[in-house]
Amino acid sequence: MENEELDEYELQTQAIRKNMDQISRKILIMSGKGGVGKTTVTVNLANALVDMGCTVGILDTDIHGPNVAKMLGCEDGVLGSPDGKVLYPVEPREGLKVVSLAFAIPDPDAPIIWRGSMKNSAIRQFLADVEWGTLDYLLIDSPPGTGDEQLTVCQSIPELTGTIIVTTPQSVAVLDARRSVGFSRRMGVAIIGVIENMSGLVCPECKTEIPVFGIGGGQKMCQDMHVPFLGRVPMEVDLRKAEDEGEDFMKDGNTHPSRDALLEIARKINFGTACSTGRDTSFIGTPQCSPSSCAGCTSNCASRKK
Ligand SMILES: Nc1ncnc2c1ncn2[C@@H]1O[C@H](COP(=O)(O)OP(=O)(O)OP(=O)(O)O)[C@@H](O)[C@H]1O
Repeated sequence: MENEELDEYELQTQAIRKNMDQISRKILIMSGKGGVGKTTVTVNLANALVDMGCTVGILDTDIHGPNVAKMLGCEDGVLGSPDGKVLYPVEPREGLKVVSLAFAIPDPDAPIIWRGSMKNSAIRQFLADVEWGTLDYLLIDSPPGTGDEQLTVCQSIPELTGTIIVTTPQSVAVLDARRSVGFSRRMGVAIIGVIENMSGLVCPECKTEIPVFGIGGGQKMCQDMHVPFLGRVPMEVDLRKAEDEGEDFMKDGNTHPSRDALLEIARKINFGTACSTGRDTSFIGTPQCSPSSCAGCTSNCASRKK
C-alpha cells in the first residue's frame, strides 16, 4: 500500500473505532448455509429489542442479496448525506437505524457484481462514515459462509461482542454451521449462541408440528461443540407472510410460537442469561463459556466456580 493510501486506511480505522465506541453490543449474525434465516433473525430480534426499549442499528452486509430493507418494509428508504461525506441511516421506526446497499441501488433487478475488495471497502465505509450515534446494539446481517464479509466485520470492528449462528436442524445445514463455530473460534470472537430456525413447521390448520428439516440438530451440535444454545424457532406461514409484506411480526398481540421463541431469544441476549453452562451474569464480550475457555474467563460463571 502507498503511504497516502495507508494514511487513508488508518484514518478510516480510527473513524470506525470512534463510531463503534458509541455502540454497546456489536453482534454478527452468520450461518454456514444459505437461506436458513439470518435476515429473519436479524430483523425480528431488532424489532423485539426496540420493543424492550433498546436503540438498535442493523448493518446489512449481504451485498449480493440485501433483503433487510424489504423485510422491514423500508425498501424505498434513502441514505441521507447532506454534505456528501457522512451517511445517515434509514429509520423505519423510532429506535431503529438501518444501513444497506439496497438503499444505494434502488433498481431491485440490478445485480451487484462486486469482487471481495469492493465489498470490503463498502462494509468499512458503512462502519466509518455512517452517523450511527449512540446505540445499545448493532446487529450485522451477513451472507452465508465464512468469507470476505465476515472477515471484514471481524477484523474491522474492535471488540466485536460476538456471533449468533443460525442453522436449520438439517444435517447439511448443521455441518456448515459447525464451520461458523470454527470461524468464530479462529477469529477469537465470542459465540453468543446458536439459533435453530425452521425447527418444525407449525401447520396453520391443526397446529401440529411437522419436522420438515428435522428437529434438534442445532441443539445437539451445541452440546457436541460446547456452544450456548439460544433456542429453536419453528417455521410458520404467518412469519414468512409478514416478512414478504415488510410487517413487524414481533408487534404486541401477535401470538405465534415462532414470535414467542424469537422474543425469548431476544430476552436472553438482552438480559445476558443465555449460557449453556449456567453463567447467570452477562457473558457478552467475554470468551465463550465452554470447559476449555473457562480458565481464561473473568465472569461470575457457575461452571467456573466449581
Ligand atoms: N421460521 C420461519 N418460518 C417461516 N419462514 C421463514 C422462517 N425463517 C425464515 N423464513 C423464510 O425463509 C426465507 C429465507 O430466510 P432468510 O432470508 O431470513 O434467510 P437467510 O439465511 O438470511 O438467507 P441468505 O442466505 O439468502 O442471506 C425467507 O423467505 C424467510 O421469510
